[in-house]
Amino acid sequence: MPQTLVVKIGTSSLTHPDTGRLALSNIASLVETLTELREQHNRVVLVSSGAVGIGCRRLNLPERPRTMARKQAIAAVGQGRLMRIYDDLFSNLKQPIAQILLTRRDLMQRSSYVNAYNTFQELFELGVIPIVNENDTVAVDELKFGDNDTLSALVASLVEADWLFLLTDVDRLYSADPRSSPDAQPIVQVSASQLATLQVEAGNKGSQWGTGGMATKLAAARIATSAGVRTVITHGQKPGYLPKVLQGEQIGTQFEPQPQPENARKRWIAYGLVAMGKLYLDDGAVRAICEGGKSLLAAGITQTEGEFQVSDAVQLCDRNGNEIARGLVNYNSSEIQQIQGLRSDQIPKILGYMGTETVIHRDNLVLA
Ligand SMILES: Nc1ncnc2c1ncn2[C@@H]1O[C@H](COP(=O)(O)OP(=O)(O)O)[C@@H](O)[C@H]1O
Ligand SMILES: N[C@@H](CCC(=O)OP(=O)(O)O)C(=O)O
Repeated sequence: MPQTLVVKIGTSSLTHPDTGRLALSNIASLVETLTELREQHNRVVLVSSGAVGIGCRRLNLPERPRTMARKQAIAAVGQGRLMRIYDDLFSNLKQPIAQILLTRRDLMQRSSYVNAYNTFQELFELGVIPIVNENDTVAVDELKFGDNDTLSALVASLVEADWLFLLTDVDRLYSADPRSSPDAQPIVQVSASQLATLQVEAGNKGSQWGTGGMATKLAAARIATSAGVRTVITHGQKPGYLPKVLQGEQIGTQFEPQPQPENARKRWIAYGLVAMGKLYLDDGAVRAICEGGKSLLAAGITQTEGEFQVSDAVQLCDRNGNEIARGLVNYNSSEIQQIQGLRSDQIPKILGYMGTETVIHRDNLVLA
């Protein structure tokens, strides 16, 4: 049966570690595999890093840039070259491709989120393989995905993928970084409940050209599996593993999806949006939301943090500051400061108008 596959390849698999040179045979082999999977009527998305790494190589820079502006400029050099390489290779196999550059802002507005969804669906119908990267040149710090592992998980959630493959320069996840801990134990299978409490030394540094190490891949696995997407970490030098995994072979580290994923709108609230503030809740409100599936009323709010507008996303925290949920607010921050702790029937007197009864309606609330 045709499936929707999102395949993310990191800089560490696209370039040689020592020289930063393109790993051409590796890329060609990935292109062949993805084309075959497409020809078997699967919907295929490639999320490709490499713009910064390839830009560095083009400009003969010995290491990744540190400043934001330099990184953005180098990504602009590298992205064009990256797409040219893909287009040459895919064109040999007569496989059309498309470039999609996203920023977090594009997934924040419901309308652009839905537009992005529609564009992917049209591309699938046209038999195209979309190639996605972060739009590094325009993304500002607070609105960056920051790494393509997170971006690929959000894309997998957006296109309602069946599988997310995170291809990297190790064959799977280990209990610790196998480079520095030779005794690290391989992790083969992770159930949805194990993932919540999984303890590994994941490192956040990455290889010389990559970013994030395993920490961002684990975070991506959490996002994707909670959206119902089966996630696999495996070696980028062996793209031929992909069809084998689809046929049920136990390769890499496989993360089972959550059995009851959130619906598309709730996934957008949970992962598409950037929280603009925090509301601290009393114990009763925490219980009502976590156990009772109730809406948030002003009475349960003890403290408001940040400046935000109506319909912005905020984090809901318990008295210790632990995030318990996220949601879209019906009042702005200064209004909530005035009505927090009050009964809903007191709101009109304080604000001078009759707003909605709930501060966050349960349809706009997602548990953490
Ligand atoms: N627990 C772990 N298991 C496996 N690899 C790990 C772990 N912790 C850190 N790493 C490191 O993460 C690196 C891959 O991350 P990164 O360089 O960001 O890759 P990519 O460019 O593919 O995103 C590996 O080379 C490995 O050394
Ligand atoms: N957008 C950046 C990707 C940065 C990134 O996440 O890199 P990696 O850790 O190699 O997947 C680029 O194209 O270089």
